Amino acid sequence: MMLLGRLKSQLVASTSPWRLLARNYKVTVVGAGGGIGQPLSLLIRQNAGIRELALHDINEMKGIATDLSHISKPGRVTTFVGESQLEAAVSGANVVVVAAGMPRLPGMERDQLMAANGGVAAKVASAVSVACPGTLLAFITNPINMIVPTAAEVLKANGVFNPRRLFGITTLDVVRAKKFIGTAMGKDPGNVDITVIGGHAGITILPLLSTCKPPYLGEAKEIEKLIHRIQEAGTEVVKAKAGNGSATLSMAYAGAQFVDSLLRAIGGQEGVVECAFVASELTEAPFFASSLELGRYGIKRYLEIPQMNELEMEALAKLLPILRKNAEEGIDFARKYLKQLEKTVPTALPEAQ
Ligand SMILES: NC(=O)C1=CN([C@@H]2O[C@H](COP(=O)(O)OP(=O)(O)OC[C@H]3O[C@@H](n4cnc5c(N)ncnc54)[C@H](O)[C@@H]3O)[C@@H](O)[C@H]2O)C=CC1
Ligand SMILES: O=C([O-])CC(=O)C(=O)O
Repeated sequence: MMLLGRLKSQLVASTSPWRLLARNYKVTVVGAGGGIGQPLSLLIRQNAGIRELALHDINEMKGIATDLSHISKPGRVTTFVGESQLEAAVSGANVVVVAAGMPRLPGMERDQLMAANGGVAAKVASAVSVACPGTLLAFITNPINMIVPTAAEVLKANGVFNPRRLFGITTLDVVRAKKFIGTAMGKDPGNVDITVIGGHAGITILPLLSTCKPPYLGEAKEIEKLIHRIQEAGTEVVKAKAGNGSATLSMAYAGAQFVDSLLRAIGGQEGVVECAFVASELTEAPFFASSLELGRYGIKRYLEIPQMNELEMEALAKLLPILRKNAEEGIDFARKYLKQLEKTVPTALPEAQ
């Protein structure tokens, strides 16, 4: 009887539409040789539906690719090195996830990474525009609040921007919120349901504790402490690593969860919901993190912001001007980048001698 039951459930699982569709994806990781890139690629490799895991970095990736290719999972691992191979790396990808760029050092704010990382975002967006404009493009690279507007502007300039296909990954804020709140309640963090809205830096990270399920019943002081810890958790890791970068392993865990959700949704699974930082009309900020239902073609539905308490409404009012300014800075960066590109690319071929 038990054997029959197991066979039956295996048959149902193997013939469900999601299982039939979810078998043939290409996922590209840009920055795959880095602190996040390596464990993220390892976790993504666990997904049996991937036909090709493409690893891109400015550094040689052969050793990492050979290592990952020995894992007993279907699909192949390919490598691409340098800017000249970026288009080939993303070509045909269903999902491109970007973990390329500098991490913070102690004492730095995320915004200070824009000078180093803005160009990386612009280059990836340019390559995607040419080689795979229909892909789902998800950035881990900081500062998320500016990087996503930069990428959006480059995609727009190339005439291929689709707001439903561009994401800044804020899953780590949700992962941390679940862990810290779960611990405070003495519950399994996996069973805590919490929405985190806003952006991905300091007070722009707004965990809506009043909407937490199961309800968090701590006192106001405890709530304040928890919110502060979630907002400053990145800095907590930067300090603990003392000059050796920022969160890598927890980010890889969060990034792999987000990529898995994207793949499940494009494979036809219904009801896949993640928080992410996207172009949005929910508030006055043009880019905003909120809960999104994912579907076959990216964002299927923008979930309403849940009913907030007074404290959360005040916090939202404070963070919106910051997000608006960050968006302007990101867009401005992209415009300057594109202008510079115009100057360096000859508009007409030199006349034949
Ligand atoms: N969204 C989030 O929640 C989080 C974001 N981050 C951000 O993720 C980024 C990466 O962090 P780590 O992996 O710790 O840094 P890392 O320095 O260890 O790795 C970065 C990798 O990117 C590569 N790279 C640099 N420029 C590139 C380019 N133009 N094309 C391809 N590859 C390039 C480097 O060679 C390196 O392998 C940082 O900007 C960091 O702030 C980190 C944690 C959480
Ligand atoms: O704090 C940082 O620089 C990295 C990051 O975004 C995070 O850990 O949330």
